[in-house]
Amino acid sequence: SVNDELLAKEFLGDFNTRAMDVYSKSAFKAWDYNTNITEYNREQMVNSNLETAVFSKDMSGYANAFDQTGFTTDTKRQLDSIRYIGSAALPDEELEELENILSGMESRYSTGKPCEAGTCYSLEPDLTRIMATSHDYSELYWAWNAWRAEVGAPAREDYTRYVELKNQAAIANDQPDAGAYWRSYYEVDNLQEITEKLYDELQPLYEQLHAYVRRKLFNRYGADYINLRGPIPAHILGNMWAQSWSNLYDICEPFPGKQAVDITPALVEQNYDALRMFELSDEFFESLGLIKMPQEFWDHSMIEKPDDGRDVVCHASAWDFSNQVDFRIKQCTDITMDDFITIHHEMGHIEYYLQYKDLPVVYRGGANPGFHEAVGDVLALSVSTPKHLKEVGLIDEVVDDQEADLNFLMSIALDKISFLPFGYLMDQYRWGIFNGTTPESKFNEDWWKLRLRYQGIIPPTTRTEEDFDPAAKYHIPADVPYIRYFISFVLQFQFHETLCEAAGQTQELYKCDIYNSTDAGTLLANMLKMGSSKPWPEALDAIIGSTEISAQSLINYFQPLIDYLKEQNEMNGDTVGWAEMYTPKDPE
Ligand SMILES: O=C(CCC(O)(O)[C@H](Cc1ccccc1)NC(=O)c1ccccc1)N[C@@H](Cc1c[nH]c2ccccc12)C(=O)O
Ligand SMILES: [Zn+2]
Repeated sequence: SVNDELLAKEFLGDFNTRAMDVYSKSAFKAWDYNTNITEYNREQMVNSNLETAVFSKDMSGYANAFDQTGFTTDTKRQLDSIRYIGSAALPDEELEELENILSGMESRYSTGKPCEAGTCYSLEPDLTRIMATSHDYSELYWAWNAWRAEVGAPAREDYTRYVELKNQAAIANDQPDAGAYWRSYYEVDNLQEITEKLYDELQPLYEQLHAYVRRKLFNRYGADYINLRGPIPAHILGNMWAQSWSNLYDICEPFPGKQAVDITPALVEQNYDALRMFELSDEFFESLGLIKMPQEFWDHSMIEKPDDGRDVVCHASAWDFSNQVDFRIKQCTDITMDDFITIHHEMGHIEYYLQYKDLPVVYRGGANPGFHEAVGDVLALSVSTPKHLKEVGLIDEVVDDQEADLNFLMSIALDKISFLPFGYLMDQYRWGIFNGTTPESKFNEDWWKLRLRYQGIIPPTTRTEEDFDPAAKYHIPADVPYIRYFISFVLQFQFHETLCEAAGQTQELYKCDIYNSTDAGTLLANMLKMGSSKPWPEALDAIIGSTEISAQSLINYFQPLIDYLKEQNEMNGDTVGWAEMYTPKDPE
C-alpha cells in the first residue's frame, strides 16, 4: 500500500474533478425522473446510478490502497469518505435489483391516487387538504384508510427485499446492519443514547400537549371516539401521519380571536402564488446577508405541481447538481402557511449548498444530517412571529400581551412539540427492522406499538399484517433516514437562541425576529461554510460556542406555554398520559 501523502492529494484532486462530473450527470437524470415519472426516465435514472456505482467502487479501491500513517487529518477524512460507498458496494446484480426496488417504491408512493365514487384523490393537494380542514370523523377515516390501502400494503413485499439488500450493502461497508450504517453519518458511537436522553427531557412537554389536545378533540368528537385517559385516534390530528398538529389550532387557541396567527387566509386574499411565496422567503435570507438564490434556481426549479397530467414526486426536496452552478427546489406548493414554512425549510437546504459549494465534493454536506434540516427552520422561527408577519403585511396588527403570546406559542407548539415523538420513533422503527428485532411478521404490529408508546395514538380501525402502514409515509419507501429531523428540531432552537443574541434581541426568545441582522447571518454563514469538513461538534461550537446538543433552548422557548398547559390540564382534571386502552367506535 502507498504511504505517500503527495500522491494521495493528487488522487483527491483528480477524484474531485471526476466526481463532480459523474454526480452531476446522475443528478440531472434523477431530476428528469422526479419531475416526469415515466418508465423511460426511470430506466435512464437507474442506469445512470449504476454507472455512478462503478465509479464509486473504483475510487473506493484507490482510496483503500493508501496507508494513511502520518497523513494529515484532512487527507485522512477525505480518503475515508471515499472508502465508504453505500449500496454501490453491492455486486452488480444486487445493486440493479435494489435500484429497481427503490424507483418502484418511489413511483408507487408518488403516483398513488385512491378513488371513491368516480373521483380520484392525490396526496398533494387533495388528501392533504382533507386531513387539514375536515372535521368529519368518517371523511377523515376514509382518507386515512384509502391512502394506506393504496400505497402502504402494496409496498410490503418490496420492503422486505429492500431490507435484505440494504443490510448486505452495510456489511460490505464494514457495518453490522443498515441502521448502523445510517448512524455512522453522525461519527459518534452513542447516537442512540444521545437521542434517547433528548427524548426523555422532551417527553413531559409532549404529554402535556397531548392531554390538552385530547380534551379539545373530546369536545369536538365526543366520548364515542375519544377516551380522556387513552390514546387519540390517528386520523383526526390534522395531518395524514399525525406528525404535526398545526391544523388543530382553531380548537386549541387559548384565547379565541385575541391574535391571528394563521396566515393561510391572508396568503389567499392577497393573491399570493408559489413564486411570490418563494420570493418572500428569499428576501428574508438576503436580509441576513446570506447568498441569494441564483438565476438558475429561478429558471429551473419546479415550485408548482404541473397541470399537464405529468406524474411527479411531489414530496418537497432541494437539489445540488454538484456542478457549483445548478441548485433547485422541487415542491408542489399549495397556498398555505404549512407550505410557506416548508419553502423556508427547502431554501435552507439551498443556502447550505451555496455556502459550501467551493469545498471539495466530499465535504459538500451538513456537519451532520440534522444540521442540514435545521437551517431553514431557524429562519422560519423568526418569520412566524406576529411581529414579522405584520412587517410583511400578512397580519394587520400585533397584540402585545400575555394572552396573545400564548396564542402564538400554541401555534408553534402544535408544529414543533407534536412532531418530537414522531421524529424520534421513525428510525427507532427502522433500526429495529435492520438489526432483526422486528421480523417481517411484525412489520405492522411493531409500527403501531411505537406509535402508541411515543405518540399516544392508535389506528381508527383494526390493523393486521395484511397492512404496511409505515410505507404510507414518504421517507420509508423513499429510503430517507429520519432521526435527522428529531435532531434538527432540537438544534434549531439552540441556533435560534444564539442568532437572536447576535442580533441584539434581548426579550423573550419566542418574540425574537432576526430579520435584517447581518451579524446573525454572518455567524450562521461561517458555520455553513464548513460543510462536513469537520466533525459536527466543531461546527456546533463555531456557531453556539458549545459542542453539546441540548434540549434546554427548546424548553426555554416554550416555558410559558408549558406552564399554561399544566394549569389547563389540572383545571380540567385531565390525567396526563394514555394508559387506558380502548377501541374507538367505527364511524357510521
Ligand atoms: O421531508 C421533509 C421535507 C423534505 C426534505 O427537505 O427534508 C428532503 C427530503 C428528501 C431527502 C432525500 C431525497 C428526497 C427527499 N430533503 C432534502 O431535500 C435534502 C436536502 C439536502 C440534504 C439532505 C436532504 N420534512 C419532514 C420533516 C418535517 C416535519 N415538519 C416539517 C416542517 C417543515 C419542514 C420539515 C418538516 C416531513 O415532511 O416529514
Ligand atoms: Zn429537509
